[in-house]
Amino acid sequence: MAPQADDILQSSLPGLWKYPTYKKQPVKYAEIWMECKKIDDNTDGLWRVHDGFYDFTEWVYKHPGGSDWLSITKGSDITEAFEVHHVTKTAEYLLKQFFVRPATEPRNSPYTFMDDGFYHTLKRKAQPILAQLPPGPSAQSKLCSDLLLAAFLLLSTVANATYNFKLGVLAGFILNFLVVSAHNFFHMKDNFRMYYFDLSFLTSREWRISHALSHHLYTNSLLDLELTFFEPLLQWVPYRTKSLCVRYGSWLYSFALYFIFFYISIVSRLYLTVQGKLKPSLRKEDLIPFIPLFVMYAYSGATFINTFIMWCWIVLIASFFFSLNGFNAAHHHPENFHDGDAPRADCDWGICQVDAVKDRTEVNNSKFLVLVTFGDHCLHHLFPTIDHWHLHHLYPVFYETCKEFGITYKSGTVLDLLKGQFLQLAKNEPNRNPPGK
Ligand code: HEM
Repeated sequence: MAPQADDILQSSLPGLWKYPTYKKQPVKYAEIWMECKKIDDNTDGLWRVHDGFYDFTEWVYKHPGGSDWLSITKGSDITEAFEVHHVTKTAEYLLKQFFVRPATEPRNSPYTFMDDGFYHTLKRKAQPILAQLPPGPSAQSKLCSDLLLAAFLLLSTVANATYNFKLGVLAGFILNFLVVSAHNFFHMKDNFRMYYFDLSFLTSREWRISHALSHHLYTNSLLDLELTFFEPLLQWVPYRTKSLCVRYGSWLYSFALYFIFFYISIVSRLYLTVQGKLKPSLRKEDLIPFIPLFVMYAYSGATFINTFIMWCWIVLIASFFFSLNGFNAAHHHPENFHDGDAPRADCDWGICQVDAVKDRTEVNNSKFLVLVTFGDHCLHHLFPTIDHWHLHHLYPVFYETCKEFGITYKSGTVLDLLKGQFLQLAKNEPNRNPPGK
């Protein structure tokens, strides 16, 4: 059924029956999203998977994917995270030994994972293909990321030594590629390349929450922090209450936001640290963004003030390209499902991912571009722990499964996605027909 005018307070996805508590917070950030999800999930300090409560307290540090995933999510429903981060059955076999008791309340989630549903069928078909591939990050992705790091440090130092702002633009552009490629690594088990991401002022730890656990698992629903983080300035949800200024003014001020996105991250982290809202308040990784500043100053012979200005310039440029690419990569297009739109009857998690993505054809033709521009985005959502360099192997079984379930996989040009993102910002009328109808 098409959503009504009070949709601002209610998800159009029937399974998301509690209005997310984080949406009522004055300042939205990764940690508060997680804390509020724990309140909504009501798991009594345990972990919930499907309809059971589990206790992994003694096992957190033995988790093969690293301890962060389980320590961050303690006290919440991890069904989506559990289903999506493990392609083989090993995790499922292990689960039984941690069982505590059955849950009594239904899950506060829109999604299902039926054994004969789209996602489990696709995973079964993907298993033999993935078993043939080397596990973990590919040698090619590792090499590309390392070379990008070297190129970025070299270019920014030369830009500083010559005080050449055009070279600074190039260094910023490379930093943007480096940061996107690092995103490949923070979806996997702990590894040092995930910290390349932190060179941007964004942090891999925060993004494991806001991106891997929120955006990836609840894409374009009210539980997707990336969908609502910029509200009220950027509103991709088709609220009927959107003002004209937000609908069309955002076409202009979006670009200003792209430039300052990285700065917003560091300023908000500083603010939250001063307010005592981040625990622990400071980490070793917080020093990572300052490494380029140090290298540029130590090796260019420039004054500290000039180095600082050049560093800020490079970060500004990187922020612009990263945001331009990220916000226009795949999710925001009137053809994609956004919370508020009429939902499908079959809320299989995998189908809902396909509904919330439109891929860009140009970037999907190059493995390097896939790595540095969020390419093969639909497959990346369906298999986030699989290295970007390997994703293309899964297209044959993906197409086959889409055909079997009558699901349309959408793709368009880079320009189509760019236009679509701005049209979605202006959209204040939810789609009345469910996806595929
Ligand atoms: C918040 C929930 C969880 C998340 C986000 C998560 C994430 C991950 C990640 C990222 C990996 C590494 C995958 C790779 O790099 O290829 C991994 C591996 C693994 N995890 Fe988890 N995990 C979660 C919960 C669990 C639980 C509850 C169990 C078992 C009871 C488990 C068992 C395993 C096993 C056995 C592996 C090795 C790879 C495999 O056999 O699939 N995980 N996990």
